[in-house]
Amino acid sequence: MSKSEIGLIGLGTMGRALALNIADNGFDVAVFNRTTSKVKEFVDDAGELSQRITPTETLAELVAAITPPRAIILMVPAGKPVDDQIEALRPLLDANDMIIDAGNANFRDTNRRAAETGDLAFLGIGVSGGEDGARYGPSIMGGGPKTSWDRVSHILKAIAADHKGEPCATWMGEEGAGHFVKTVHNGIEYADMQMIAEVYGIMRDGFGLGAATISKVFDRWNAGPLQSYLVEISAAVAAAIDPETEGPMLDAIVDAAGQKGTGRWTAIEAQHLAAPIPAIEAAVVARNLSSQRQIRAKGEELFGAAPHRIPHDILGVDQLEEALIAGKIICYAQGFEMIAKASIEFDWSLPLPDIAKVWRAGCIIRSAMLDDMAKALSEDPHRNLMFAPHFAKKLKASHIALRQVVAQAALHGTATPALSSGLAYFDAMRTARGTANMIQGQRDYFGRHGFEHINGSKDQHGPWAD
Ligand SMILES: NC(=O)C1=CN([C@@H]2O[C@H](COP(=O)(O)OP(=O)(O)OC[C@H]3O[C@@H](n4cnc5c(N)ncnc54)[C@H](OP(=O)(O)O)[C@@H]3O)[C@@H](O)[C@H]2O)C=CC1
Ligand SMILES: O=C(CO)[C@H](O)[C@H](O)COP(=O)(O)O
Repeated sequence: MSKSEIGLIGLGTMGRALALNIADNGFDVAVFNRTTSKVKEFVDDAGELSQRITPTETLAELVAAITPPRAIILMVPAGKPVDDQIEALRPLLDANDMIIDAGNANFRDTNRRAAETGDLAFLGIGVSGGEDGARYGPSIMGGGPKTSWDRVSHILKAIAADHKGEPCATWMGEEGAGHFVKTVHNGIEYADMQMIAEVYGIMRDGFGLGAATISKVFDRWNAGPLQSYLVEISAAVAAAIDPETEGPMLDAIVDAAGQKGTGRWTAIEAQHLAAPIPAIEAAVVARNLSSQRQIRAKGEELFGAAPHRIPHDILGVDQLEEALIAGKIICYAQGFEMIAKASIEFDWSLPLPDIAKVWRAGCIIRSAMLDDMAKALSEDPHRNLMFAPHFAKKLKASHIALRQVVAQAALHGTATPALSSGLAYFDAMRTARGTANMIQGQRDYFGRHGFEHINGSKDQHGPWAD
């Protein structure tokens, strides 16, 4: 029996779909799963593609089934499972064999693993697109030695999404660069999702619209400038009916958001980098807060429910659309600014225009706006996206609606943390003289930290020393 070109460990949601995608693109793949009974089930369900899939029951069998120098994809949860798998594989592999961690990983773990793998090659690749993306074409953000990427890029490009003939699989840089970019992708994903949830909240509580009507609004928006996977699926989620209650599925889902860590990693890393990404951070905080259900219920009892309902003549659905356009530009601008900072800090030369391009298809944050973002970043990768003429024009038109939405939500007691933070970021970024002079004055007053005088002299002190 001929050997497989690649191996894959972890036949969960993503691993199964990725293995089928690999086989579907004409590559033979050997697979292994910790719960070995799932391997047989998987191959039994693979239909014609099973001819290209070699099931294995031990890691030694898996390794023996792959043509050397081997490449093995790990699709297991982040953290210890990845370290454990590498540890278990290492004695079975030969020098120059390659391990590819294709799950979400903290890029600092990827840096460490790359340094620890010795004579094995190690790639950390971010894969986005959920189950469908993994099956029919994800967006792939690669990191690690370019020579290692080049060894497997023909497979990764073949299985990736395609945007007008360009595969969405790009090498981002050395070490954990691919996982870093995927992490920021997820940070943007959190903010984008949170902003959609916030306008959903205004439609539901502020306007009193039902899920079916809200679904139609999202559908309409998806045909315009907001066209994106997340708006599209929000329409589908709002349209679905719960078989048990026979009411909208959305109304039967508990309002506590899960999270597996990538948003938190983005927020933590942004603080290390001093990268201002308040809308993304607000989205992470909103998920944390959403899980405090009992405390929120007590709060409502104590303070009373907010009035929520916003009269139609004050705010309408069209302003929500405009506000979401502004919010989306702002949260992407924050994500790209963070990536630009990391590129300098970690000496990675991250290809910002190519990052926008690799997100145009296959991934969760794919959206019509990304083509223009790629163009704007190609013109000047160092300029904040909000300042690119195309987006500056859009923001000049849409920030008024964002302001009205945030103001009316605040007046009627509906929390809009990501939209509000996005607006505050926009306002701060268009204010030549801010208020940090007061902070500097305070710091100098209590700690003689010094400040810069407007006349240009540095390390000055105020007349308060005595
Ligand atoms: N779901 C998604 O939309 C996306 C997920 N990802 C990332 O892909 C990776 C896999 O996610 P997903 O497929 O959703 O996860 P699942 O929970 O569906 O599958 C996890 C897989 O990992 C295996 N596994 C779990 N723990 C261990 C362990 N300690 N040692 C060895 N194998 C283990 C499981 O084996 P067993 O059957 O024995 O339990 C299973 O095959 C994660 O890093 C995730 O963050 C990335 C993009 C999108
Ligand atoms: O990477 C993904 C999408 O791009 C995964 O679906 C990830 O699990 C999403 O993050 P979280 O579970 O924290 O919402």
